[in-house]
Amino acid sequence: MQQLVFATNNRHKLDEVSAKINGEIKLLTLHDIGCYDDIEETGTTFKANASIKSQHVYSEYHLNCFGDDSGLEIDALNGEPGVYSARYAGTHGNHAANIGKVLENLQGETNRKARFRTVISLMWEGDEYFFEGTVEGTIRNEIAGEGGFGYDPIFEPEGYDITFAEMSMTEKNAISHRAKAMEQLIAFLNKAAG
Ligand SMILES: O=P(O)(O)OP(=O)(O)OP(=O)(O)OC[C@H]1O[C@@H](n2cnc3c(O)ncnc32)[C@H](O)[C@@H]1O
Ligand SMILES: [Mg+2]
Repeated sequence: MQQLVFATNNRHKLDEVSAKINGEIKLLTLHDIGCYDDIEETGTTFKANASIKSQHVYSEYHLNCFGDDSGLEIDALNGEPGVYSARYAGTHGNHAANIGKVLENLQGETNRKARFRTVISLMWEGDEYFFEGTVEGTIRNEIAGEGGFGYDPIFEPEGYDITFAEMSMTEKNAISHRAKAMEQLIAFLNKAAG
């Protein structure tokens, strides 16, 4: 079975991706390979930051690996929070504060259009490949739901009347940005591995 490191420190991403991979590939975490580094995301695009994560693991450990950089793009906020999604309100990973800042910035705004975007960088046998996924939706006025992570409680995907946080992981994994990018990665690996 193919082994692949997922260069993330986000437990929720890992759970989503594990469920998606469904035993087809043996997924290793950063901790599995003894990596406790704080990989700094200094890029200004999802692609650059995804690359920083996978390149770090590849250059230090010489293992096949991938990293994902992702975030929420809100049209009325000129694409913010974008690459700064994890630290929009200042502290990295303070999801409640990040949501609070989005709702405040959107107060009175009628254009609620937004999308989640994921870019994956895969380092495979020494070469780099990119995969991308998006999901369109709207930003609610209030939070709803307990599931998921990050901005899920305020994001209602197009064609649904519930938020990502009100969906089961299986439901979110059928339509999400990350799931779409992962489906391409899995198809690539199925071909590459023969
Ligand atoms: O860098 P790693 O270690 O992978 O984990 P992270 O949480 O820092 O992840 P990112 O740098 O890619 O930042 C993405 C942020 O965008 C938001 N985000 C990304 N995907 C999301 C999703 O599926 N649902 C809700 N919010 C999401 C959330 O705030 C994340 O913290
Ligand atoms: Mg990050």
